[in-house]
Amino acid sequence: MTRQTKIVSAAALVDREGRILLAQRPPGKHLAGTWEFPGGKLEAGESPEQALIRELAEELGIETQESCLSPAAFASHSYEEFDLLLLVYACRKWRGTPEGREGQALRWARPAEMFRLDMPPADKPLIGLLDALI
Ligand SMILES: Nc1nc2c([nH]c(=O)n2[C@H]2C[C@H](O)[C@@H](COP(=O)(O)OP(=O)(O)OP(=O)(O)O)O2)c(=O)[nH]1
Repeated sequence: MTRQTKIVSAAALVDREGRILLAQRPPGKHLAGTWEFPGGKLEAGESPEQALIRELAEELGIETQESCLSPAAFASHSYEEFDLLLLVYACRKWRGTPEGREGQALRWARPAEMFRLDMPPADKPLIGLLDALI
């Protein structure tokens, strides 16, 4: 069977203090308990930006738009079950206050703190790049 590549867009939401929002993956899901950048898989026919705007509304209840998403970094990682291509956009402008609409815990973290957090293996190489973003 050919391996599946999942394309996932995710946001580094940056606040005025230069912290980035992380969401904790819920129990029972792949990589449960790890702290990730909010986002999710592209659905059929969606661009990465459209998928991210939809996911941010569903998961966090915030509104943003394409002009507020800057391509920032990508990560490529082979998990046991699939290959992941993670597209990370920086976003500094949104409407609303992020809340865990799907019961997920949220926290704001500086890149230096992220080295100590349990993040998905795909995200580890991104942490060092984030300093340049904020
Ligand atoms: N949103 C997000 N996903 C990440 C990150 N790092 C990382 O390895 N992933 C993985 C976890 C998941 O396997 C996949 C994201 O898929 P998803 O959020 O749409 O789907 P899911 O597994 O939570 O749930 P499901 O809809 O498949 O049930 O990407 C990250 O920083 N942010």
